[in-house]
Amino acid sequence: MAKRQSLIRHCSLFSLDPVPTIYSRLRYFHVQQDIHDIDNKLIATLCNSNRATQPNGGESPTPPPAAARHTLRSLQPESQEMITSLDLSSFFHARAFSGRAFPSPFSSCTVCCSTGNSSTVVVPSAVSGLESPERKAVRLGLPSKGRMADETLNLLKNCQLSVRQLNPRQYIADIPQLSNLEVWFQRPKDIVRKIKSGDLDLGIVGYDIVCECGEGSNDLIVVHEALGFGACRLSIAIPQYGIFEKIHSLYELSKMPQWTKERPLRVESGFSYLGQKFFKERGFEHVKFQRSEGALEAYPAMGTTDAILDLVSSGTTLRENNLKEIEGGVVLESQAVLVASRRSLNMRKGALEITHEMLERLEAHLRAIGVVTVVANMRGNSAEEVAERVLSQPSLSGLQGPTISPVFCKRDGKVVVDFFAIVICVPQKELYKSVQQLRSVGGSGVLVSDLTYIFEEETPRWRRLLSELGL
Ligand SMILES: Nc1ncnc2c1ncn2[C@@H]1O[C@H](COP(=O)(O)OP(=O)(O)OP(=O)(O)O)[C@@H](O)[C@H]1O
Ligand SMILES: O=P(O)(O)OC[C@H]1O[C@H](OP(=O)(O)OP(=O)(O)O)[C@H](O)[C@@H]1O
Repeated sequence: MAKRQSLIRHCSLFSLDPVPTIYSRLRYFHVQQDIHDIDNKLIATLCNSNRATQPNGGESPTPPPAAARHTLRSLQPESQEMITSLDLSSFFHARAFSGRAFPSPFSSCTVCCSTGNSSTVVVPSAVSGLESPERKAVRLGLPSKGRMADETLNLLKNCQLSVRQLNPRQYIADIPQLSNLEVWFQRPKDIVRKIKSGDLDLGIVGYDIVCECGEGSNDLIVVHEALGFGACRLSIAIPQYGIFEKIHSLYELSKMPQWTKERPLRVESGFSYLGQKFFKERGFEHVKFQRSEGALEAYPAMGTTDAILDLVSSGTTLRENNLKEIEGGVVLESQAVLVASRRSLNMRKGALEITHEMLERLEAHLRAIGVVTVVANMRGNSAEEVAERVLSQPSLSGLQGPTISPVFCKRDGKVVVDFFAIVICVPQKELYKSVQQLRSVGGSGVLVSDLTYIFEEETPRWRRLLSELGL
């Protein structure tokens, strides 16, 4: 028991959850970082369960993946059963006292334990040295909390890809529309790290995080670069006062005599990879990065830094803290993107198909935002003659051109065509202008409705993706 407590304490150092008590019936931890500093021997000792068996070993076989997942979902409160992994298809149990050393470091790991007499550590098969069946499900990482979380879920919902989360405290969910897809809620930085390490295949995060945590990795492919939310820029800011009062550009900042080898420009940032690269590429000589994660705007006034490199959207936080951006100081423009692992798209069954469907739906939805359908009637002798009139107006050409159909009515017992119905899509911003132009060429009875999707023949991004994958 003491040892198990100790494991839990150990794991909780890395877990997203608060430290659980030993009395909790079940807690699972998604270990966020490498756990190579956990005492391997301790873990091995804790795997003291006659139920935790190597898959190829003899006695008491580990429950198969499907059963294990089922067990997790339908866990009885009084259950003393050992609970296995969240997704066993790519993991194996390490057997107690198997004599096998746990290789280290390993990039990620899921730990499950219960209050029964057993605890189990599940390690990625790739590092356990045991044979593993391929992970079957494709995994999509979504922000677990923070400013991107709600908008990500809303966007997916608007694409008819609603995420179904059975329990808000669970980090796993699914999208019923996309079979064979698991959704994992993670912090944005971890999403990118896990795509790189192969624990996730796809993710929705800010482009800033892709660039910072991706560190130029060739495995990361931005599949959709403009999901339409989370817009911000990564920008250098300096005080408005003191020695910086007359400094308005990066060039001027670099030429300030104050910065020397002994006393470099100190830049506080959570984006040290991008920041250092940026300053280096611009030949900035004496600069030193100091790493901080939040409330950076306070640091210059505290005197602990000269400049900051942080995300800016409205600019209010900078202004309120007497800081200013400078010309040439924007390191990156960012918004939410769909990112994927090149390896997964090439190798993992279903990953490319799921990506295609997501991309189609995202593009169709995003294309339809701000566009409305306008339907009007117009008197005329033929569809061609009406088309001539409609196309004479610059705002009435629609996506490809107007759809014009005859409106049949009965006069003196005969079916005649005096009117034609015109259907065009116009940007919402240009709606009023379009209605005026329609009227000027004889349009009447104008109906306007919102558009949900615009599907084109083939999405340009899909073609680009295939070519990037060499397909
Ligand atoms: N003004 C802004 N400030 C910070 N992030 C912004 C801003 N506007 C948009 N974003 C986007 O939101 C993301 C940050 O979201 P959030 O603050 O939830 O991240 P986080 O990783 O949870 O932060 P942390 O872990 O540091 O608390 C950024 O990576 C960026 O893409
Ligand atoms: O230009 P603005 O609209 O003012 O936004 C910029 C601020 O927003 C972010 O902070 P956040 O609110 O995420 O808190 P944090 O400092 O803890 O990251 C960012 O780090 C800036 O401080």
